[in-house]
Amino acid sequence: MTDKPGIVITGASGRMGQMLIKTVLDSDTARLAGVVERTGHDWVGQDIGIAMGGPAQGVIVTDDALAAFSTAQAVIDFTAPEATLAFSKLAAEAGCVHVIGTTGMSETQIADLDPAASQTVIVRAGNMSLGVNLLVQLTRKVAAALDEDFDIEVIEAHHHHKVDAPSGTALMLGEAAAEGRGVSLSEVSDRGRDGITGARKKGDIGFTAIRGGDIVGEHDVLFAAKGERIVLRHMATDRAIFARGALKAALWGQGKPPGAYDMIDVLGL
Ligand SMILES: NC(=O)c1ccc[n+]([C@@H]2O[C@H](COP(=O)([O-])OP(=O)(O)OC[C@H]3O[C@@H](n4cnc5c(N)ncnc54)[C@H](O)[C@@H]3O)[C@@H](O)[C@H]2O)c1
Ligand SMILES: O=C(O)C1=N[C@H](C(=O)O)CCC1
Repeated sequence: MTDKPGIVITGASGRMGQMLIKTVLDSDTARLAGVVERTGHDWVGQDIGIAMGGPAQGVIVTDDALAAFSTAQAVIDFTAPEATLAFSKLAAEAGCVHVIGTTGMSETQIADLDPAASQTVIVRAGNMSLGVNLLVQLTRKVAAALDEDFDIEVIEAHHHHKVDAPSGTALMLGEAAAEGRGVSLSEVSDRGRDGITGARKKGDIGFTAIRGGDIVGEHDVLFAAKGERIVLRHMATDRAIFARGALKAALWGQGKPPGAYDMIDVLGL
């Protein structure tokens, strides 16, 4: 028996799922309590170590999320919006901290997490890395210091498998820029330029999404004015940064009052 918090990883076979499993297995402060995949996936029923091409770990991939969550203290979930919503109810029922890295959730889906957040700790962020969360704070400060003579554009690049755009990180950066300016992002967001769009509207915050190859994640926040430009940039080269942040959040959430938190809370930025 051990008193290290038990962590369940959902989406076990995914790019982030596998990185999270490695991170927890390598950790001195947490133990892998379970791994979940969707029903019908050929990893279900296999030992996770073998499924990942290494030695057995004594943890069998299951599609029974509630049974897995009931043995654990935290769930780390980088899957898909509908799955994350279902997991939020089960994590609350099992009394687990729910760390959500899933992006592409609609405003309605985010609001639908509220009942679970009234019962347990939810830490949700479109990017769990220290660097990006620091960039969020810097973006807010720079936007607050500059006026609308500086056009703000968020440019992001990701691998060709990514299904959502703008990225969760780009939206975090856009929100921070809007907050710094004292405006609502939904009122100034310009997401889809194509054809005769007309000139750029002063005060808009623009988004551009690049998709290609195996790019892990790159984000620029551009402040462009007449005669000068400022670029704030984060470049991720290793998914381990997201997994380390998520594990930190799972441990940070132990014993905290129920509620909706983000990585700024976890990192104390
Ligand atoms: N917040 C962050 O720091 C951060 C970092 C990287 C990726 N992400 C986000 O994490 C999510 C996953 O990214 P990925 O690259 O690992 O994707 P992926 O497609 O490689 O993996 C998704 C996994 O979720 C599983 N899944 C889907 N529905 C499920 C269900 N109902 N039950 C159990 N498992 C289910 C899939 O089978 C798959 O294994 C995306 O939304 C991505 O944007 C967030
Ligand atoms: O690979 C992904 O997908 C990523 N998603 C997050 C986002 O949408 O910002 C974080 C970076 C990687």
